[in-house]
Amino acid sequence: MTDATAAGPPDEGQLPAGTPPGFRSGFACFVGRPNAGKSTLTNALVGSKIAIASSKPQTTRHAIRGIVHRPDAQLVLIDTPGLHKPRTLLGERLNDLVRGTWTEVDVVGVCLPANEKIGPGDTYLVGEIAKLPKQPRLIAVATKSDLVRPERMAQHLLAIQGLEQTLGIAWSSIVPVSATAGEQLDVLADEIVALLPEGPMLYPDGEITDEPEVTLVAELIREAALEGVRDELPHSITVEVEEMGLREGRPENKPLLDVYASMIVERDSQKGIIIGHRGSRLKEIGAAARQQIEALLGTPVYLDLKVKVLKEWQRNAKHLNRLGF
Ligand SMILES: Nc1nc2c(ncn2[C@@H]2O[C@H](COP(=O)(O)OP(=O)(O)OP(=O)(O)O)[C@@H](O)[C@H]2O)c(=O)[nH]1
Repeated sequence: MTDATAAGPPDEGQLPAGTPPGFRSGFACFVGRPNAGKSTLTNALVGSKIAIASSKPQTTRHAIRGIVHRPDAQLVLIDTPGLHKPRTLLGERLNDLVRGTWTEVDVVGVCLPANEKIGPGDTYLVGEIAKLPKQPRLIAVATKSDLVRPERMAQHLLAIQGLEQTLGIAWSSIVPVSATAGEQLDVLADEIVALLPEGPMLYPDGEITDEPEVTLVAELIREAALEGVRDELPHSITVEVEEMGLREGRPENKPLLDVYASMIVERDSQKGIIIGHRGSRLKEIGAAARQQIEALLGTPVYLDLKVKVLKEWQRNAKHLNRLGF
């Protein structure tokens, strides 16, 4: 486990003083087809909005970590983008990121939405994990349980079990959950934690993510921008936070956080869509994003939001490097 080693779980017998006996710690990630509910599940388990969730498929780009703190364990969740056929350099880099994550985590939760039949996309994904030289433990998560009746869920669970034989894998457990209704989340957390190695806390108590605040802020702005856009546009938007800091000279009890950010698109026509008629969409995006940032950071926010065109940034190595991909 590259990451865990970097964060330092020491050898057995060297646990730091104060680590409760039997304490477990480690890493897990959720995989699944686009829209399977991975981000929503991560957020629900962590109990705070750290990974963006939207109704658009493939909105997740960063390996955001959420941290679940329990008296008996610390579970670090990594939220990965979906795996898909790469059409651009960005696509290739994202796929490498996903495969890299699978080999680093202790547990992979495969999300299979209960309201959809298991399809070639799901079997491809699980088949890819089955091929890895170093296998993580696998848990099948039947997501969106609130959307189906018990009979359909039973059918779904049998189909999930059937994958063991078809794909030559073994589920450590199969858990139906609803992230939105908060059903079975504790059961899922228990199942994951049971598969983690014994080890010390990896992050300070209370910390919910190690993503820098600017990344979270950029993701919230991107989420707001994605609301109500269609087709290829979601993939073309990225957000760069240029400057963020508390405004000087404010009274201590009335802080104001200044955020200067740009939404970056690939074409002029897309810029027009984001701005909207007389700037109406841009205004809506700004208002929605500001509200989310204030909720996340607990400070009033002044948000200065611009739209920029970076021609074909998804295919351009220089642009991708600059944007941090
Ligand atoms: N009814 C119901 N809807 C859910 C549940 N979990 C997620 N959703 C919805 O399903 C949609 C997709 O959820 P996400 O969490 O963004 O899915 P994802 O798998 O992270 O998607 P990508 O980032 O595109 O791979 C959103 O509209 C969620 O609100 C659930 O338990 N019940």
